[in-house]
Amino acid sequence: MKILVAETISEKGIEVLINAGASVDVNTKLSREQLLGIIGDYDAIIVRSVTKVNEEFYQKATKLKVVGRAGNGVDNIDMEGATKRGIIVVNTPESNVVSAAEHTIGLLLASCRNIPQAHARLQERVWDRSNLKGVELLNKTVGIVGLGRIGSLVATRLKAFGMNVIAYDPYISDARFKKFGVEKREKLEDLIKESDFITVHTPKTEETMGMIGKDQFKIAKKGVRVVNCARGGIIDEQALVEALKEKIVASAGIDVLVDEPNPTSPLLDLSNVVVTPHLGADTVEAQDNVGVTVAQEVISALKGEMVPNAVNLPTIQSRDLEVLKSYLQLGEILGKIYYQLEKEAVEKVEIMYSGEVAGLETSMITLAILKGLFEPVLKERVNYVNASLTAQSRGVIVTESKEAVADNYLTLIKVKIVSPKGNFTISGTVFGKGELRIVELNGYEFDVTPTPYMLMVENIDKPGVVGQIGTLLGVGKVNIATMQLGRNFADNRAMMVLTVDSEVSKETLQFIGSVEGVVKARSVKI
Ligand SMILES: NC(=O)c1ccc[n+]([C@@H]2O[C@H](COP(=O)([O-])OP(=O)(O)OC[C@H]3O[C@@H](n4cnc5c(N)ncnc54)[C@H](O)[C@@H]3O)[C@@H](O)[C@H]2O)c1
Ligand SMILES: O=C(O)CC[C@@H](O)C(=O)O
Repeated sequence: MKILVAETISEKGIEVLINAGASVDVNTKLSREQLLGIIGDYDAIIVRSVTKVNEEFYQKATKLKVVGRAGNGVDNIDMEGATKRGIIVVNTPESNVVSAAEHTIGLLLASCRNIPQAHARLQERVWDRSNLKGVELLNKTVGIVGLGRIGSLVATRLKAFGMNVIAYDPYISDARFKKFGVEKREKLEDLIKESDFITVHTPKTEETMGMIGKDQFKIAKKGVRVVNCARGGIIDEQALVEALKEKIVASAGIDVLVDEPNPTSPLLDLSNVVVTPHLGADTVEAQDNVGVTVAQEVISALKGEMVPNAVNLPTIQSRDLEVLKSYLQLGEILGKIYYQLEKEAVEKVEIMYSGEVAGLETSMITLAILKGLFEPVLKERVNYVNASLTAQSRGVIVTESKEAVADNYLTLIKVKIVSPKGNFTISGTVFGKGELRIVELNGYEFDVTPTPYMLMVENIDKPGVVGQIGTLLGVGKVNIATMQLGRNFADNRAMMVLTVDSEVSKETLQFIGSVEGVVKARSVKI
């Protein structure tokens, strides 16, 4: 595991990587050319908000499996490019929210009380209190745009200052507004008109970029004060400069700029602006949290384990992860068997979840089944991230259905694979604490614990076949661990599933295939 740490993360985070046995290069001073020159050697990269992980980058990053974003916003990462290459992107959305919320309050107070300006004056040995008069927060109205993780923390803190808190966020429930005691505004326009202070906490999207601009400043209260500790440009920089010059906006606290990290913004020339160089997450606590979390996630992702904060995978609540683990293993195994038994192209995959599993977040299990299905033919080019895209690009239709109760089992996954030749079915269940079983294969019933090496033989149901297969495996020096027979009396066919201690060689398989009565013999690797 070779990991490049391209932007500063905490020592604790680096320790996690090293203790996991990774070979770690910390190089935070690379030029773009240098980065592109060496990235081809690495399995994973850890970045913050400066490194642009884009098409140009991916083309050079031929070995890359994981991008770790030490922080929250992933606007510097081309997600589509990562997904189509099967690169997993992980971030740490919870780790720095308190620091970002506290920095917001800091910027708000610093800008409305002119603290940095006063500090600078006094450091020049000038005791002059003129033009430094600020305003109080008590009884003022603050408008929060985006009542997510950070917006809601800011709301709670500003309520403690005795502010009247209103918010605009069309994408969250009324219950969330109630929970934080915040008054909802249906229209951004209304929030703008009523606010003495405005602070933005949305992600950077096409919709949010410039959402507060010229038109909004036209209807804002004269002397409104603004804060942007989210992403540069959500409050349009040029419009803000004009509004600050015209004193429509009395002050601005800004942590984020459009052209980061270049100090080119026209906001930097104005005396009624307080700026910091994207310091929202720069606290000891946030950086320890972020560093350790991103390091653990990158290691888990490289090991092929589930990561709760994988940005380009379905979200899993961490409490569900333990239960899901067994189903993910089972799903992958069920998927893996088809192409090892059949050579027919898949047209459709129908997945039926019944019983306990139907109540879980099954989208991840579906990905596991697809990953398993394509792995024997695509090898490591398919993973959880691109499994769904792989199915789509191969024209495979995937459907999921759920039933609350499973026949004969507490929980059951049935996979039906439709090919031009017909249908193939396989079912599995999980017993107790993660014991996996294959319980059905093409209509034959079993109770097989899957093992790394298996042999599946379909034969005419007549005396002598089983004995001959046992003998041939013995000759081939393959030890049989378990053997089960499923029978289909109507067709006079039987299916044998053997778990064996080592791989069955091609030669032994050929001998078994030529035994009279054997229809098909296949070695299966899990
Ligand atoms: N300055 C820093 O160092 C720093 C640190 C952490 C996060 N951030 C940034 O802060 C921002 C908020 O982070 P978060 O963790 O609270 O995100 P979040 O996803 O928890 O919340 C964002 C909220 O914005 C809302 N939203 C989306 N589009 C909207 C729109 N058009 N109008 C109104 N609301 C909209 C969403 O519904 C959501 O509730 C992000 O941009 C993040 O990158 C900055
Ligand atoms: O510290 C950083 O580089 C960015 C922090 C913050 O903007 C985030 O998105 O998590």
